[in-house]
Amino acid sequence: MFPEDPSPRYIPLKDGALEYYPSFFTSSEADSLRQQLLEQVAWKQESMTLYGKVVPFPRLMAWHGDAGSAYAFSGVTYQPQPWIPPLLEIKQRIEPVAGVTFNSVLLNLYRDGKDSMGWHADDEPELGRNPVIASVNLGAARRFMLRHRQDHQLKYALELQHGSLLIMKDQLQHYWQHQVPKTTRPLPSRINLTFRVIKKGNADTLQRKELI
Ligand SMILES: O=C(O)CCC(=O)C(=O)O
Ligand SMILES: [Fe+2]
Repeated sequence: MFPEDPSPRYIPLKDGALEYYPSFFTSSEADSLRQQLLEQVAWKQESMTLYGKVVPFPRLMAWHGDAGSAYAFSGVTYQPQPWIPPLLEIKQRIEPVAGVTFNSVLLNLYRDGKDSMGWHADDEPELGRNPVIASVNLGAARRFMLRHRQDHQLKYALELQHGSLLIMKDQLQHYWQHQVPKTTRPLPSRINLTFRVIKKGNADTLQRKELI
């Protein structure tokens, strides 16, 4: 638990680093951004085919970004939705801290504690080597867990709270995986935004791995 401590926490890990800003947005800013995103984003439940069965993802999703940063997902190419004011507001606030200009954002809405995301790394080639990914959290605090790919005993977990910013960088995506596990605690919804830079060039699409 991180009570009202707005100061950033630099978390060095073996082969990677995290930077955590527990109260990057004030709680009233975070409340307002959360409400605007709940209302203005066209949240969708996508599905994937797993062993011949259509399995819905246990969360709702959306993709916004610069025109041209399309991404392919479960065999379908999605054009990003255009930027909307609450996303631009967040993007402008986080870019000076992240030190990069993002061209897209993946949005996930965890409706309650049963919604989740399984172990994965954001290591698609279109994100380039050692990508900087900025993760903004609005709503229920959820446990974000990391494990080293070569040694699953090497773990780290933190509770991402309302209004927080987590920056993942250096070699983190190469050496570590992360997940948001289900919880039986009755929780309100949570929005997570991961701002990314999709490299243009050979491929204009982000091939997002199918992950439950
Ligand atoms: O919801 C989170 O905190 C993580 C989301 C995530 O890992 C992703 O979108 O790749
Ligand atoms: Fe991720």
